[in-house]
Amino acid sequence: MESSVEANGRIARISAHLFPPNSQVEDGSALSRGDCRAKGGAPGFKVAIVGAAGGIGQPLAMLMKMNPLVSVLHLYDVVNAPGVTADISHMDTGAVVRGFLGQPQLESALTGIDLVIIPAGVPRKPGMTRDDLFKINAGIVRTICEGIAKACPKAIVNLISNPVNSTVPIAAEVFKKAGTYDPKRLLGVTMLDVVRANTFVAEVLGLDPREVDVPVVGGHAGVTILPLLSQVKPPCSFTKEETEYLTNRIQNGGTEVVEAKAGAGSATLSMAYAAVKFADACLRGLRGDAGVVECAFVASEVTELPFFATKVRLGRGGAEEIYQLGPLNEYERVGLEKAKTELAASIQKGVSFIKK
Ligand SMILES: NC(=O)C1=CN([C@@H]2O[C@H](COP(=O)(O)OP(=O)(O)OC[C@H]3O[C@@H](n4cnc5c(N)ncnc54)[C@H](O)[C@@H]3O)[C@@H](O)[C@H]2O)C=CC1
Ligand SMILES: O=C([O-])CC(=O)C(=O)O
Repeated sequence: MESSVEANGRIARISAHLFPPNSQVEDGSALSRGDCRAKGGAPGFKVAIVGAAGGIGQPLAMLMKMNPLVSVLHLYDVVNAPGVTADISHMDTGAVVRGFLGQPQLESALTGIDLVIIPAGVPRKPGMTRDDLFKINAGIVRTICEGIAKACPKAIVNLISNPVNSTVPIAAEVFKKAGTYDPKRLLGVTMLDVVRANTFVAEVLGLDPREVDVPVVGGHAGVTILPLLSQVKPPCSFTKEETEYLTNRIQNGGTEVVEAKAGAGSATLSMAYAAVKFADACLRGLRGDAGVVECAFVASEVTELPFFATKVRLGRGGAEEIYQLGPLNEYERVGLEKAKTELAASIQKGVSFIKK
């Protein structure tokens, strides 16, 4: 049996981890156990979720706590971070969880982080476009990116906050201003479009969605979401009606959820799933795995626009290779022109928000 001295020593050691400088203390006992165990635990990556107490943030935090590639998980929000942190930290998985609340703790939340996932900001209500969120979310993304530039300028950034077509250019401008911009490390998350496309296409083909791979390019709003149905794997063909049905459903998947939730927000659970799928790919890339390829909205020379979503190869430096669009059919070529017109305006709006 342990002596009380040994037990006290261990408790003292636990307490030292209970109150790390500038971090939340409400979840102390849970933090301490995680820290102790992590000392002998497997190495992994340090991940921060910014907006961790939100509709996406909470299930995303839960799923990242289950990811074996994560050794440390920082949960930051301007509200409710202590509660979410205490809750998540009781999960008996390897990652150590620490919570951070409010602007004064943003830099501590980001220090030493390898991958920052940002689902912070307001979601849509029925009748709104993603662009209607610009007014509030542009400023939120600017503040968070200023924190990243100071505290973890080399981190990979997965930006979820809408409108992604504008928030990614905002982030790029903030990083340029700070002198820390590395285009390969800034990735707008369009994975939910791919997840939806795989699901809806599998339904039409009568396949398991896990067997289906649909590239979705362009951006992340309405007509800028361009599924390349001519490039679906396994190879298949669609009638004109099927192509129109699938393209519309994929482009309006977000609105379908917004309307079904009837004022209670937008996609959160499927988004958390998609975000984790994408973050896991980024972490495998960081680890040096070969052949990690996913779609993302990145700085690009694939079209004349400065940002565009295509398949990218993820590696130690982020999006290390950006793939060309490949052969498009006539329907997709028309869709591409529409997508580019809207995207150009959204990108410009984001750039001017910082450059004004
Ligand atoms: N890229 C994509 O495919 C998708 C993007 N989204 C977007 O993700 C964002 C979040 O959506 P939900 O989680 O449903 O919203 P939510 O309102 O449930 O959660 C947002 C969280 O962000 C926090 N927050 C606000 N200002 C912050 C700041 N300055 N720093 C840190 N945290 C801050 C809030 O306190 C809240 O906890 C929205 O902009 C939404 O449109 C949603 C679904 C898919
Ligand atoms: O539709 C929204 O507002 C949220 C979103 O981006 C999506 O679900 O794709």
